[in-house]
Amino acid sequence: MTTRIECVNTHSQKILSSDTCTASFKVAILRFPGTNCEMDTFEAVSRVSGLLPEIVGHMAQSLEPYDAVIVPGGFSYGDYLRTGAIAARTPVMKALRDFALGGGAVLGICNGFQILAEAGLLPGILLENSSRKFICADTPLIVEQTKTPFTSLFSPGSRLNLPIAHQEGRYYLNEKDLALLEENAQVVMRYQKNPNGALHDIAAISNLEGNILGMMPHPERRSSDETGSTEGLTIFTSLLSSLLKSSVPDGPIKLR
Ligand SMILES: NC(=O)CC[C@H](N)C(=O)O
Repeated sequence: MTTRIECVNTHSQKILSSDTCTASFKVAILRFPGTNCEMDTFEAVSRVSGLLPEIVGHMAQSLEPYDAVIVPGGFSYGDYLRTGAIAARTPVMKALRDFALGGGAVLGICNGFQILAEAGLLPGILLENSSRKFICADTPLIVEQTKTPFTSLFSPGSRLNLPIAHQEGRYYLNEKDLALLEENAQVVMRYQKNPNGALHDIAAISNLEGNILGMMPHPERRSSDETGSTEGLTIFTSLLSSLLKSSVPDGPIKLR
């Protein structure tokens, strides 16, 4: 069965003609013990018709049925040991590795970013904020890279405000690899005003291929008018647009 998709961006402009939108894509939202942003993420994804969110537990053995995977925020395993470290060693992460290395679109939000870094799917690590305090605040950002499936509908250099809510968000990478990260244009978003001491004001990065994105700010918390703005929704409409483009034979984007 095909689903007719109304595909709009945050300014209610049509992204793609609905005539070409004849697919629907399954998005896995991973849940670990201690995850707490999965339902907000589910709600945000379900606002984009054409994306079908599903919660997937940490014991899942395969992510084959899905077109994209989101690792949401929270306090997986109580942030014990190092935040994200225990979740990174659960069965579903083996499946996520296969999915990601096969070119699948993967987004880690906040604790999700910490988990992806701990799993070695993204370079670097998130350390405790320089203030040593939990920071919950709206944060102005600049989107630098639009090559990822989650930022494809932004214009490079566009500005947006998204909330952060973390104790361990200070991005760190050794000097040599940080230079490479910059050279390879893997910095996807920077803070306009650094809230946590992250190196080079880094708020979001991708892997070299661009299919895996980790971001500390929470787009799902700005995805409906009730949450104050819909600025974050472009992350999810970008995903739909990229999946549609990748489903066209010989199209411009190749996901898996
Ligand atoms: N919002 C979240 O995902 C919390 C992130 C994390 N566990 C921290 O406090 O650093």
